Formats: sequence, C-alpha cells, structure tokens
Amino acid sequence: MPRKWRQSDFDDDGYDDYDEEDYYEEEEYLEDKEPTSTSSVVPGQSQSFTSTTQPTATEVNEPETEEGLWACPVCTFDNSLDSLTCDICDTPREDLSEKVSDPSTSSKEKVPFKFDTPSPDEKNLAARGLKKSPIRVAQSPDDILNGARSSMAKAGTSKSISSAVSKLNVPGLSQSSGASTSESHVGNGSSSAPEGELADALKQMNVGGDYMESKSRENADASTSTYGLSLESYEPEPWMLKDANKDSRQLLHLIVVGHVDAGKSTLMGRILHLLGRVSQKEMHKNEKESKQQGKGSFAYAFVLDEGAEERARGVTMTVAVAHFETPKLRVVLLDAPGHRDFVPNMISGASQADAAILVVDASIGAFEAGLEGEGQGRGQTREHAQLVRSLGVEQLIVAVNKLDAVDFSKERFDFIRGTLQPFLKQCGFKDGSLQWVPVSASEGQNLTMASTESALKAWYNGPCLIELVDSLKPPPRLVARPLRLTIAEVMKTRTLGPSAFGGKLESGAIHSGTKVRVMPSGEIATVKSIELQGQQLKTARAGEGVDVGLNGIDPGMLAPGGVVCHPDYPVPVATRFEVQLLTLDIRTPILKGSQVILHVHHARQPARVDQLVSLLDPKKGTVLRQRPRHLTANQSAIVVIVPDEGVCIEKYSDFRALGRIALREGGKTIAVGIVTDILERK
Ligand SMILES: Nc1nc2c(ncn2[C@@H]2O[C@H](COP(=O)(O)OP(=O)(O)OP(=O)(O)O)[C@@H](O)[C@H]2O)c(=O)[nH]1
Repeated sequence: MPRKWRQSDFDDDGYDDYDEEDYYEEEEYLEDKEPTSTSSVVPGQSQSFTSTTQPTATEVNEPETEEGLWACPVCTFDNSLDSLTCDICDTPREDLSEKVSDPSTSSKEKVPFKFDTPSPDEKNLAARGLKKSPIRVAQSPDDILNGARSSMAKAGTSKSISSAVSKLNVPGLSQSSGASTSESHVGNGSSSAPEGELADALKQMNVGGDYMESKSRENADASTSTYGLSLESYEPEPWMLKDANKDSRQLLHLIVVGHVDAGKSTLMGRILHLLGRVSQKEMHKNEKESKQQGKGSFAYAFVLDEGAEERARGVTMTVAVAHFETPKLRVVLLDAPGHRDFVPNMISGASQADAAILVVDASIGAFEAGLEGEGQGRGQTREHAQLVRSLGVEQLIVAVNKLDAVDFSKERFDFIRGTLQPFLKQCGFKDGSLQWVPVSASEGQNLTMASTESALKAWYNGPCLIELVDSLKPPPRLVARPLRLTIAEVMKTRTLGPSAFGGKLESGAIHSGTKVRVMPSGEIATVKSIELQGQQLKTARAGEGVDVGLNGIDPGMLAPGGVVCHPDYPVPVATRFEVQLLTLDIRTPILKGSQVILHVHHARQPARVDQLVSLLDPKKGTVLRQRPRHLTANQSAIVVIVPDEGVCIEKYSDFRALGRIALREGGKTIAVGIVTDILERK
C-alpha cells in the first residue's frame, strides 16, 4: 500500500567519522517567541477518522481572522491584538504599517538568519505592500474565483485573473503587486528594490573583486530569464483556479522522523491499520513474514518497510509514502529512515513536508542515545530536528513512544519533554508550534483514540496523536504561480508510459495536455497523464504529490532533482550562487575551496565552497568580518557555492521550497542555509 521513493539509498560520502556534540551550545541564534495559538483539539475528545482515498483537486487555503486577533498578511498567522508584529514572521501589524520605515532609508545590515522569517528583501516588500494597500486575507477560495471571473468577464482576458488575484492578496495567490507576500514576490530583476538592497548591503560589506564583478554580471542577466520572461509577467490561466477548492479537506504532507529504532514505522503502520488502511490479510502476511525472519515485533513496521533488505535488516532505508484522512485533512505520510546512513533520503522527504512528527524512544538509554549519542548510530533525534526545521517545517508533534517500556511513567515523559524542549526551541520551533503526546505504538495506546491504559490515563487526558495531526495547519498553496514540480523519483509504468516521474507541485498546476519544460535539460514535453495513488486525475495543483507521465521526451532527461516547469518560466539552473549559512557542530572548519555534498529539494551533488564572503553576528546579523579565512561551529555567514553541475535552485525569497539547502560532508550535515542570490546560471 505505501509507495517507496526509489532514490539511491546511501549517502555517498562516508559515515564512520560521524560525531555529535551539542549544537548551538553557546549561541542561540534563533530567537524564541511565544506564539498565541495552539492546537484546536479539545483535550480528551475523540473524533472519527475515515480512510477514504478518492483523489481530488488541491484546495486553495483560506486564511481566517478571528475576533480579537489580527491575521498576518504574510504568513496568515492569527496574532493577539497585543502583538505589534507577527509572532511567527515579524511582519508589522497592518494598522501600524505607516510606521514602517522606508526601505530606501532603512539600515543596510543583514538581519539575523532565521529560517522562515522574512529575509531583508522580503521584509521591505511586505512593508511597502502594507503601506500601499490594506491587505485582506479572509477571502474564501470562492471569493477568489468569483473575483477572478468577474474581472475576466470585464476584460475578457486571462490577464485580468492575475490582477484580480493580486488585488485579493491571498497568500500563494497574489502576484507581483506591491502588497505581495514573501512567497508571492516573483521578481528576479536587478531593478527590484530587494536586489538593490542586497547590493547595497554587499557594498557596505565592502566586498570587492571578482565577487562584485560576478554580482553585476548576474544583475545584467537577471532582468530577463533564460527564456526571455521575468517571473513578474506571469499570469495564471483560468483552468488553474477553477474548482481549486473542491475538496473540503486540506492537503498536508507529514514527515515522521527520529532516531533509528525509535518506532517510527511501527507507529505509522499501527495507525494505518487502526484507520483501516491495511487489510487483515496484509497484516497477517506481515505478521507471518516478520516471525519467519525472527523479527516478530516488526509486523507493523513491515506495513511501511516493504523492501526485502529493509525487512531483513529491520531498518527503514528509503522514504515510504502512504495516505490517510482525518476530519480536516488529507494526509500524505512520509516515513523517513532514522539510520544515519540514510539521512540524505530523509532530507529529500523533509523538503516536501509541511509538518513533522518527531518520534522519541522513551526507553532508558534510548532517548539519551538519540539526543546525545554514543557509538555508531548516534544523535539522529538532534540531527533530524535541526534538518526538518531548517528545511522549512514549523509545526512539530513530539510523540514520546515506547512508554510501555517505562511503565507509562509520567516522570519519564516529563524528563524527556524538559530535556528536549530547550533544544527544539534553539532549533527554531516556537512553543505554540510544538505539541507533545505520550504513546505506545506496539500497545496501540493514545494513537487514534484516548488511551485505555490506566497507568497512562492516570496522568494524561489530552488529545491522542491523530487528533494532534488533525490540528496541524497546511501552508498556503501557490496555485497562481508559475509551475514548479520537483522530481522525486523516476519511473516507468503501464499507464504512465516510459517517461514518468513522481514529485510534488510546489507551485502552479498541470493537466493532461499541458506543455512543460523539464529542467535542467530544458527539453519541452507534454503531460500525458497524471495519477494520484494509482487513480487518474485531470488536474493537479500546488501542494499535490502526484505521478506524471510525459510524452515527447526521452526518459533519460528525467532525474531526481530535476524540476518540471512552465515552458516560459523555467527554474534557474544555477552554476554559482550565494547562500546565508548556519554552520552546525563541525569539528573541521569550512574553508574556501572545501568540497561538500549539496542537498536541495531532491537534488544532491558535489559542490565547492567558492568564497567565504562575510561572517555575520549570529544574533544581530551584522557583518563581523569580511572574507573570513574559515568558518567554525555555530557560525552564520554569507558564502558562495559552486556545484559541480548546474542545479535547479531558486532564491528563497522567490520560492522557499526550492531555496533551502543543506551541506553535508563525511556523512554529517555541516551547514544549512537559504539561497540569497543566484550569481551565475546556465
Ligand atoms: N516496547 C515497545 N517497542 C516498540 C514500540 N514501538 C516500536 N517498538 C519496537 O522498536 C523496534 C524498532 O521499530 P521500528 O518501527 O522499525 O523503528 P523505526 O524508528 O521505524 O526504525 P528506522 O526507520 O529503521 O529508524 C521494533 O522492534 C519495534 O517493535 C513501542 O511502543 N514499545
């Protein structure tokens, strides 16, 4: 029933020297702020969960504003009226926007690096937009479509749709209006204010020589894209928005991460079984096979661990994909491998995720091994938490598993929570986006209904795991942006044909017959058919994970890490780009010329650190030093990366999902970062 991504299983850069220490021990560079809202689930209340699997079109998310709250125009978070800026992304409150300083006179310092907070250029954009026009985000998808239709009727052109959409300022739907959100800002030209801001910041840094030369070269290139059109000129077609809100359930990609053997697959296998997504026959088969292999306790894990080697070793190696539904959500479940050898596969899965469950093993010694680590398989609780946050996941459920092994002890649960919470906050998870739940996967306790175990009931009457999942909020979907469909795996099936792939629509939409450009090759192809869980779809929109068959292209042109795009608005294939990095707990300094493995969405390839541009104060973001000689642990810096081959990448401020990177070396993640500029492209 679950699907496996068929990427190469092992990281190719060796693992034996993996070493873990406390990250961020000295410098808390990620600020903690207390958000104002938490789970909407009523403690103790059980809900029914269906397991229907009919694929439907993606909905457009609908930000709502509740009384006594103000909705952030950028991230849609509902803030208390006491907050002058958004608790999530720091955007100033609308009615205070007049007080936002003019970007042209604002400080040219780089702000502290925080994932998913606006970059300096995003902040300026938001500030300008807020000044120009009040932003209303509480529009329903129907309103959006009606507005778009009436605009269209008046003008009789598809152009009106984009202007109607941009007027509505719905995150993910707005185009290039001044009031656009960080996600909807689509400029890449050198003339844009953010670009000027960056150049000014770089001048302030007094960066000279070849670096500035290549910057100005890029600025000249950037005014027109590879195929002659700037992203700002993009207009969505009517079919992209039609029926976009057909399904009342919103789509959520949920990744399950955690240290090896924490019980991730067992937990998810058990949940799928309880929700009726695994037949009795299949379960009997799993029980029989696990017993035969002397691994009786892995019967539920075998629901997701389908590979022969995975079953023989009792270790998840690739990301398994399964689906289930809750009252509010259609959940795409991504079961990630916990073993350190398969972290690259976990990164690939995390780059698609909207939210995560971090599974922690409560057994004595096992929790400690996941966090601090001794011996071979150490510290993936730590590494996974950092990676999912750095890859854009904000909402995290911590499932404290195997509580049966510690007699459902409240003290043990409290100890784990007390130990892990400060670290997760340092990683950038806000208190309000963190939820904790005690569970036992093997005993089936507190998963889809309240626990029946008296030792647990004695001290816990909060929501069960699936209720917490139901309370997660899917992000806005970028339906009205140019198509970006990342390729996760390449396949060949009877129905999809020889040139087929599975991947996620990060933006835009496709239907059969759509012409697309496959990057990095630049080849044009036609969409033959689209499938979701083996069933044909006419249209797929941003947020969907689908399988797509193409006509008119050689299968050799498709590879994981590629991106299928609108023919006129292809993703840049960068050969040199600038990133704002955070180094992790590294023992070997990063030098100019250091060789690394670059990970971005599903792409991974060797790369070189070409320049160390500046070292930043991790708290203030101000430049501490230009051209540092090396980078050590827990530092923030601007660096230039040169991949061995061109890589499909976007500026973080243009398309977040394609602008987050991780650098690994020697089997260890050494730095995470965001793309701030593309300096050279193919
Ligand atoms: N006592 C106890 N054992 C559990 C529980 N959940 C899982 N296990 C056991 O833990 C072992 C590992 O479980 P898996 O589900 O394979 O763990 P995993 O985290 O998916 O492993 P990887 O994906 O390989 O990292 C198996 O023997 C399970 O039976 C639990 O709630 N209680």
